[in-house]
Amino acid sequence: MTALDEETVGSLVASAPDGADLTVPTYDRDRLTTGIVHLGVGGFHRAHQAMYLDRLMAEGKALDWAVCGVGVLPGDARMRDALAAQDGLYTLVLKHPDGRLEARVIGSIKEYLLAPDDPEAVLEKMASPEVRIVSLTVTEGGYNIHHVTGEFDLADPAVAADLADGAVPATTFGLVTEALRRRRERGVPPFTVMSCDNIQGNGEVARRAFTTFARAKDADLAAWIETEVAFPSSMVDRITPVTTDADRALVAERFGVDDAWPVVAEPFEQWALEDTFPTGRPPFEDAGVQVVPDVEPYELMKLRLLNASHQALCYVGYLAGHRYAHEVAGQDVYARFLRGYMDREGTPTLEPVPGIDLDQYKATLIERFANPHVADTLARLCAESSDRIPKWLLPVVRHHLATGGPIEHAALVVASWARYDEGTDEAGEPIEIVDRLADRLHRAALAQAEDPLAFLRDREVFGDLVDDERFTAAYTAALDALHEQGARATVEDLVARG
Ligand SMILES: NC(=O)c1ccc[n+]([C@@H]2O[C@H](COP(=O)([O-])OP(=O)(O)OC[C@H]3O[C@@H](n4cnc5c(N)ncnc54)[C@H](O)[C@@H]3O)[C@@H](O)[C@H]2O)c1
Ligand SMILES: O=P(O)(O)OC[C@@H](O)[C@@H](O)[C@H](O)[C@H](O)CO
Repeated sequence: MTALDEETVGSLVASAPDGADLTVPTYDRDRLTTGIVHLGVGGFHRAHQAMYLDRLMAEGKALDWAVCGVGVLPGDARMRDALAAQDGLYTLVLKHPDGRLEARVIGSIKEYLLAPDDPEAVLEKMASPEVRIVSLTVTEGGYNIHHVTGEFDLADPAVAADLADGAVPATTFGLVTEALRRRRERGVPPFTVMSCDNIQGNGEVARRAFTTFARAKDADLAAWIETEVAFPSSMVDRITPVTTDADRALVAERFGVDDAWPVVAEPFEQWALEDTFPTGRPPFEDAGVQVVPDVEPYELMKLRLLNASHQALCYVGYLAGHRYAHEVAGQDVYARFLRGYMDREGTPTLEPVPGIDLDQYKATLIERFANPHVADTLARLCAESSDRIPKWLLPVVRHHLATGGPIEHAALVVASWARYDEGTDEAGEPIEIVDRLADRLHRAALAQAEDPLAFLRDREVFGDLVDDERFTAAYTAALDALHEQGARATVEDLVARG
């Protein structure tokens, strides 16, 4: 087994076990210059954007668009250490449905900085003229948008600390805004802010977040950001589970690479990107990115079909004793439930999506979820639900409540979340609720023994949904059924009703 770094990478293919499908960067990484600062280098960025850049670099393109990764949170020290020891290199392993493994060492991340270690270094990197894009995968919650008001939450303690006079920036907003201030002061054109998070209108959401923060800090600067900074929207897609020790062992055994933090993903990839980059961008279209004038139809399709379906399968599956997405999606009854949600409730809220056959897209989704080798955990899909359900599923519900359309599948999804947050599965096993609102959601879920609508009464999460009698009737019926007969039978009944 060979350690992974700049010295060894050239010899990895020769020393890999026979038959290993492994490729490594053959471009000269010393020639790369940093053009992108990426905040939130986790699994997804490394399986997606960094992979597209690596693909371009392998063709001799985008050599001035290498990535400087930035960790904003102290917990990113693990990524700092893993990447530092490997000169930014890591292995991306694609797991095909037939069990085939395809590995590529990715070389596009040239540098990594941890903001809590050295905020000044991060600010100067973002302020440097060679950087023309600051991209983000900081999760849905990372934009600090209040669920109900839809406004940037200036009262958030970390944000309030960054707004104080003389504060050393610590949040995404403080760092990006201060870097933009320095560029403006130095006469350097601003970078483009490219959100790659699963949020509808992610460019607009980012614009709102950064300009609201800037307005509270410095009104002139905010006006400059509003007119000068571009915030393209994007739809990004590749199921990327959390890396496990088994994945590390697999990379060692099957490819002979000792990688501290490889990333595994499904083979499917998609990226639709709005073409608004006043200070330039890599030729992403040459790597298979759909560079389009309007991303919204693609975003809605993905969030309301793929991501909302993830929520549709994760709670019922977990309650029924499953722990992986494929165990659920691979069963006919759950696959029919997902397809029922997609066909009756998700799809009617969508506009036509250029170049996409939705029937084919939905069939492919079920196949992707059912890929057993990807081993995506239900725990990953159940996490931070209070950031996901309101953004992905509730817009579908509200559409149908306003137009008299069907809501039964979505009501069952919300009820299954409420049942999940009671904190035990149907076999009595404890559930660890991972959510920034975990305590309050758990308390509300327990209170539904006396008040079936207790969970839905949280207006910060659900807005006025609790006031809609059609929704509450479907929701309480689903919740009763989940309590009385369990998740699988409840899903079976809904599927049987057609
Ligand atoms: N994993 C996937 O399948 C997938 C697919 C498409 C899109 N995405 C998008 O990428 C995001 C990240 O997914 P991932 O799989 O890389 O997760 P991850 O947990 O591997 O990485 C998340 C990164 O975001 C950072 N982060 C979290 N909250 C933050 C905050 N408040 N401020 C600054 N940084 C913060 C973390 O420190 C970490 O670096 C998702 O939330 C989603 O929007 C993920
Ligand atoms: O990562 P999140 O929080 O946006 O959502 C969980 C999953 O639905 C998501 O990661 C999907 O796997 C992904 O969006 C597929 O492209």
